[in-house]
Amino acid sequence: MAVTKEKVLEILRTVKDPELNRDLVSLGMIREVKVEGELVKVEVALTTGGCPLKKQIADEVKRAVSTLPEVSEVEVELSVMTPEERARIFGAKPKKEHLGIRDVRFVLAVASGKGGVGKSTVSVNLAVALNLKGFKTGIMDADLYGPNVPLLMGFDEAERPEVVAGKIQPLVRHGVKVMSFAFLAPPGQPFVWRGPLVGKALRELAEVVEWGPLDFLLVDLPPGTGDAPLSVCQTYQPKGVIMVTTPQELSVADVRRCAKMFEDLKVPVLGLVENMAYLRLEGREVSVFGEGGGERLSRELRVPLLIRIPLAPEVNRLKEPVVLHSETEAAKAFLELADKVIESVFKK
Ligand SMILES: Nc1ncnc2c1ncn2[C@@H]1O[C@H](COP(=O)(O)OP(=O)(O)OP(=O)(O)O)[C@@H](O)[C@H]1O
Repeated sequence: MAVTKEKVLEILRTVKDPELNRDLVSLGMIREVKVEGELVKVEVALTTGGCPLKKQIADEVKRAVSTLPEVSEVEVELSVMTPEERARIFGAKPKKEHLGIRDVRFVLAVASGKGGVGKSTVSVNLAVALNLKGFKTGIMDADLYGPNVPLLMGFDEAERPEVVAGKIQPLVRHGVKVMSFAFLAPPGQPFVWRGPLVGKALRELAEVVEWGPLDFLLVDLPPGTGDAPLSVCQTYQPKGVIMVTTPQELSVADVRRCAKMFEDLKVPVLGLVENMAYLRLEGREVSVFGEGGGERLSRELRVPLLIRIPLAPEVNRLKEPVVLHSETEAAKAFLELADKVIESVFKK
């Protein structure tokens, strides 16, 4: 006798999404189960096309269904949830007027496929550059797992924002308003976030931080394609995203995956920033991490390569954003990046 759909669903209730820590059936991720004799076909809808855990989820589904004695073969098809399906898990999109960003003209996200490529460095220097060009700018450090923005902006570890009438007032440095998860944690002790709490924390913070009128709010996203960047995008609904990469092939592959996630979320990629693109030695550009990754990716994704930022010791050494030192090559590059971002936002 063939297995029943109900039995398949029952066994799938034992398979959990590793990040959300809930079973696939109650999450609504099992879109379809088809039984054809001893063959069972399962369609699993992922929260995002770029889900880094998709192989693990597919393998788990296969393994669980194969344990049923009536089943000899299992086929798993992966698809992607619609925005409505995702909203059922993560909650409906909040309305902008209920959030502290109601008076922000343009929210832009800064993203990277993986950690350590200089995403936060690009965020802070771009934010300061936009301010230097006369635009009121803020930066939301939404990288819950490695909130580095306060350090890069030169804040002391113990500095904390004020709360006025129940609303958090972002701190100001170099003319830029700054809020970070690091301001909420006890000094030196990062929070440990578990999947389901991430979306909730991000949403609550977006409600209680009062940004006031701003031209630009840059949101420094957590790296990668997990549920955290997804939740941030749903909460802040950015007008566009700037993607940071380094020239290595690996990092380029990660960006490709990440770009796919933004495509699914309907957030346009404004362009790429190739960071650590070259080292200037005796007037020559020396490629340290390979060559042309940014250009290749720009052609492939059909998005502009906005700027190439040099690998420069002063980016790391200074206790404040390098863009404040206008004589440096890196500062000139960040100022040019600001021009490109302004142009691309006002053109749209
Ligand atoms: N162009 C550059 N030249 C020299 N050092 C750089 C450059 N860009 C970034 N760095 C250094 O690389 C390190 C990582 O940068 P950053 O924290 O901005 O990366 P990230 O992608 O935001 O990392 P994470 O995802 O872990 O938060 C920092 O020490 C930073 O100073």
